Amino acid sequence: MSIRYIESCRLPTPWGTFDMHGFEDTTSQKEHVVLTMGDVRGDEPVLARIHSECLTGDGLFSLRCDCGAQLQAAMYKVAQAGRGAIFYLRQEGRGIGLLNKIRAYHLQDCGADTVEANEALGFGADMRDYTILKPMIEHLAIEKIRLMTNNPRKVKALQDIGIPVVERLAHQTGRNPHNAKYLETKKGKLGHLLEDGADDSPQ
Ligand SMILES: Nc1nc2c(ncn2[C@@H]2O[C@H](COP(=O)(O)OP(=O)(O)OP(=O)(O)O)[C@@H](O)[C@H]2O)c(=O)[nH]1
Ligand SMILES: [Zn+2]
Repeated sequence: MSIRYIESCRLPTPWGTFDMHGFEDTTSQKEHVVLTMGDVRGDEPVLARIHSECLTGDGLFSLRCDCGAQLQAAMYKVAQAGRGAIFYLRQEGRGIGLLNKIRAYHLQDCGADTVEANEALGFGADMRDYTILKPMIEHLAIEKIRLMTNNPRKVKALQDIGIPVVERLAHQTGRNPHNAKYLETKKGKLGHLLEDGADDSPQ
């Protein structure tokens, strides 16, 4: 893995104008972006979201998952705080890629849960590699993070690469009848900290 910073630009959104920083993973050829708002450098912990790409949820309004709602909520919360960072990692389908995610969704249409579907295709339940974050975080001079997530693996992964997570902030939103089983499986098999009926959406 080798991450190279490319360029930054302004990104106006419905929640405010972010700075968008582009990085290239020269090993995998994946292109990652980080949206920041305010001055994220230094000792003061930065409100952050590590978001894995979900074309279906983020871009195509799919209700099979909670990704789109979580992304919007994170952008809103960062804008409200006036300072923060959203890491948009190109780890589609928890790292198996879009076409394999479609294969997994097909198996789920036939009754499998999200973990069983990955395993039936020969993948682990979660194939993501968070070590790519370290050079990006260092480039942005972020020293400490307050992480919006329900996924304890993300907290551990950051701590394992030497990034202090001083606080985990629950980030539950976007529950609907189509993603109820998906969220139950996350809780039951992947260890997500999900509370029944909770909604941390700010909108
Ligand atoms: N393989 C697979 N990937 C899925 C499925 N549903 C969503 N995804 C992917 O799961 C990832 C969702 O990641 P995140 O939004 O970071 O969520 P998370 O790891 O569950 O943790 P949170 O921070 O609590 O949201 C994205 O890469 C989606 O494309 C599925 O059924 N199968
Ligand atoms: Zn999704």
